[in-house]
Amino acid sequence: MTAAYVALEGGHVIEGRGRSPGTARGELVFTTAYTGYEESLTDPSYEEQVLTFSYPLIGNYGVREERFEDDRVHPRAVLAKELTRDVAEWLESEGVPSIDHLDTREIVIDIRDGGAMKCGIAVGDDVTEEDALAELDRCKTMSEHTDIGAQVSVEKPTIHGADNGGPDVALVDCGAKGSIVDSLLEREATVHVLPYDTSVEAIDDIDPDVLFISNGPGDPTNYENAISLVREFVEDTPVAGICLGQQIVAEALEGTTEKMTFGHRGINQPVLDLESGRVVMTTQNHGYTVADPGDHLEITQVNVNDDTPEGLDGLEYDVITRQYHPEANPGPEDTLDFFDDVLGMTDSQTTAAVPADD
Ligand SMILES: NC(=O)CC[C@H](N)C(=O)O
Repeated sequence: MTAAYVALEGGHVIEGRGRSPGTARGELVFTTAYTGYEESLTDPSYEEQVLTFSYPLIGNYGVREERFEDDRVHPRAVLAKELTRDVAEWLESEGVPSIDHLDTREIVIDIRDGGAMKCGIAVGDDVTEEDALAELDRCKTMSEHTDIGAQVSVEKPTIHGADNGGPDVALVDCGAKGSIVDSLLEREATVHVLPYDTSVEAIDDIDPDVLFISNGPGDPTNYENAISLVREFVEDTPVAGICLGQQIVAEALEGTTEKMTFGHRGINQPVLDLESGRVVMTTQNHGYTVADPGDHLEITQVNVNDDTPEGLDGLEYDVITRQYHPEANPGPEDTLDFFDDVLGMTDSQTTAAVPADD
């Protein structure tokens, strides 16, 4: 059996069964999602993290490229109770170490008690506990990855749906999930996917109907360029954001963000809409949250479990954001109408809304 070690912050080392070899380090987090492992493993927001699945069997419906959110696996390593051979072989082909036969209940309790923490991973025929501890030693916090956007963003602008004839959306790609682009294209928008460090002039040239800030990994305060783009355009252009995008919008408009203890990662996070009183089930993957929306944004939706802000609206500007993932890949499809609301902010909106249960 291939040796496999997880070294947790503080120095405690856990042993499991190696399923794909390699050494790695990252912030140790867990997701409670019981489906959607293909989408989660290709979600750029997991960059520099080690993902623990709390659901005990991962891989039982195979690995299908059409479910991928990006062209590579983003977590640095994967931990589970049981991984199928399909998933283990996929991770091996991607060079991502994985370990199973772990007591993931114990790992989840450690993370809930201690918070998301650094960890080191070593998997291979000749690895030792010391190799995992050496990785732990070199592990940075998420905030210390100050230019993480460069690891996940497009390098050059790309245009999707140029012939759609609908509104032009400038999507600042801080690690965008593919299904965010798809959700906009389904509504006949033209989507300009732009590098995370794109310039004001490049956006001026597009003259977009909406400026959209994507999801993405790491600490929102490290995305200085995206923060300044929101400040630059918000007076004249509607602004939308998902997850990291909500946090960046808050930072731009005199709000603040903070790190949560262990975050929200799963597909059954209940969210209350304050105006309608309706509760929806949502897909989530975040470790930071808006602490204070400031004086230019109001909280429109909150998490039923802990009251954290899940939706923001601009008070004097056209702004709507969500902390969860309304594109619902994976996940319950209660929230797809967010994209209708985003395109509804544009003057040039010409397309009919797509029903949420399509
Ligand atoms: N999915 C995301 O966009 C994550 C946002 C941010 N990196 C966080 O962890 O809170």
